[in-house]
Amino acid sequence: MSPHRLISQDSYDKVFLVGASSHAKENGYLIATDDQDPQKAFHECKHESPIMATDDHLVEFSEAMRTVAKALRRAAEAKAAAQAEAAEWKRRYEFERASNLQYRHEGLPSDGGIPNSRDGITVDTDNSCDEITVDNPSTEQSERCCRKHGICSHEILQDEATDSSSILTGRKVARKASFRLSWGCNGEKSGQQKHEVVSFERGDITTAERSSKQILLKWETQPQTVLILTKPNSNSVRVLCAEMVRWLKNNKKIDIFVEPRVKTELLREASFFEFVQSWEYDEEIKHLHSKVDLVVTLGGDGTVLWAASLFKGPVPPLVPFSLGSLGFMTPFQSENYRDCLDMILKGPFSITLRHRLQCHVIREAAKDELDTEEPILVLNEVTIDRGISSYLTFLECYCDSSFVTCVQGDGLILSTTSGSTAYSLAAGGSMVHPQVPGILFTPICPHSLSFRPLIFPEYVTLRVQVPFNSRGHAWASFDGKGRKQLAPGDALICSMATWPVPTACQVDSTNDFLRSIHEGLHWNLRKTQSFDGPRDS
Ligand SMILES: NC(=O)c1ccc[n+]([C@@H]2O[C@H](COP(=O)([O-])OP(=O)(O)OC[C@H]3O[C@@H](n4cnc5c(N)ncnc54)[C@H](O)[C@@H]3O)[C@@H](O)[C@H]2O)c1
Ligand SMILES: Nc1ncnc2c1ncn2[C@@H]1O[C@H](COP(=O)(O)OP(=O)(O)OP(=O)(O)O)[C@@H](O)[C@H]1O
Repeated sequence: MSPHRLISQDSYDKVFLVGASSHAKENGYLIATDDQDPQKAFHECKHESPIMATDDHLVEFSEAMRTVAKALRRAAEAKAAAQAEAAEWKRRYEFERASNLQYRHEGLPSDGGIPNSRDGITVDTDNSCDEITVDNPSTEQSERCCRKHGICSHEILQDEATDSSSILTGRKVARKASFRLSWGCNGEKSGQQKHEVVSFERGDITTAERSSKQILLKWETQPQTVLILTKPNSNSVRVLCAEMVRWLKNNKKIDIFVEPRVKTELLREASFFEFVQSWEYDEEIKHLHSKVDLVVTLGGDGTVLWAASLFKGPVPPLVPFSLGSLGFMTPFQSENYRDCLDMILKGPFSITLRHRLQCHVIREAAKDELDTEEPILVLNEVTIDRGISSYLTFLECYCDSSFVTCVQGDGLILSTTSGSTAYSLAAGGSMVHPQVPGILFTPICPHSLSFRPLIFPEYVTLRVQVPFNSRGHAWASFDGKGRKQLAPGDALICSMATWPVPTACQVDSTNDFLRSIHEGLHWNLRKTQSFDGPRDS
């Protein structure tokens, strides 16, 4: 049957639905076939004897429309679920392929997960451990397998038939039922591929390892190349950059990379800077991670975000100097740059592995699974908001295959824990230590009395869909940049990225975080209550 259009029009404040021999009729409604002009068809019909419609027709019509809308929504959901699954499998495949390649070329990194800086730092997004203890004969095999599957195995304690202390004391102890807790590998359903991650002894559950510890970076070979990234249009930054380049070359024999704009600025200043390297085409940025040992940023948090955005894969360790106003992620003071760089170049130093989110926009109009846009990595957050539209955003949200909620308000923020102190904080989200692996789900001005922000574990895939019955379009922006319009039917899929941003700490992850929230945000600042006054006797 050829496609057709429904005709309806208010006439003298009444709706007339016309039965006409020259027009196809379906469910009592007049249908204009595609080869007819609907306007013309309507006028033709108007001149035929009209039959006054009853309210029943309207009810029937709206029910039919509702059924159609429901069916469309179901189809879109099924499609988006399939796309989400495909994206997730693609991500896992790429991760596994990258790790396999790494083993083949270099063997296992000797420091328990931190390969040398030339390859950047990869983190096991499911559960990263910096030490592994496996007391069983297949240690090597198990370790390799765990790394391959992104899950670390832990010491598995034998379930002993008799309690050694009871043998000593001669007491008889009732034997508790034994059990084993395990995590699946890459969604494997069969028990064969499962790894024990929680040890048990006499029925008491204990975790031998927790996912994140303070990580130290220790150079095994001397760093030789530094990339300096600077905030544009700042005189103080320009002056410091020139001074730092000179110092690094003369005192540390370091090779320097800068952005083309900065190279031009340096050359304008003196021909001494001829040795500084840069790039001509954006394509070359893809290979930067394999050329530089360290990235130095001179600016504020925006410059750290900018630096992270240049690396779509592995990121070399980043040393952020503060030349902005807030500097939440920039713990190093520019006045002390010599001492700081001395300390960093010598090592070891603490790093914070700042997790990133990988975002995929999936268009309703995409022809197939492969027809997706390039993924975008964010260090702070991806925001889906109403942009210039004056309507409420209407967003359907799913976590893996479970429905989470519909957001009706100004929008939604999916944030990393590093981003928890940025836009998400302003929208009422909790502040989370950057080393906690999780995804924050924070609504922006929800028009509901009971919408509290959520924090999801790091292994989930979130999907935010603009439903077909949304009144307006939505807009996605990535770390506050690069807006993309999302039409009804489009979806954004978001999961934890494989490549974190390793940032050098002044002291350590926790100390730096607490100092930032105290000094940067004046967290919980209150005058201390005086001692004199009523008190418990
Ligand atoms: N209402 C808001 O608070 C709001 C609105 C839009 C964007 N933002 C944030 O701005 C970020 C982009 O930063 P920009 O510098 O390019 O834009 P910008 O110049 O507009 O600066 C935004 C402010 O956010 C601060 N900031 C950025 N990342 C932070 C973090 N992780 N923790 C604490 N503070 C942080 C910056 O220091 C700066 O003061 C976005 O990722 C978003 O988080 C916040
Ligand atoms: N190398 C760069 N090239 C292009 N844009 C950059 C670069 N570095 C920073 N930016 C952009 O410049 C803007 C301001 O940078 P940044 O936030 O570092 O400085 P600031 O605003 O002075 O600091 P603060 O955010 O602490 O007040 C940001 O939006 C950032 O994305």
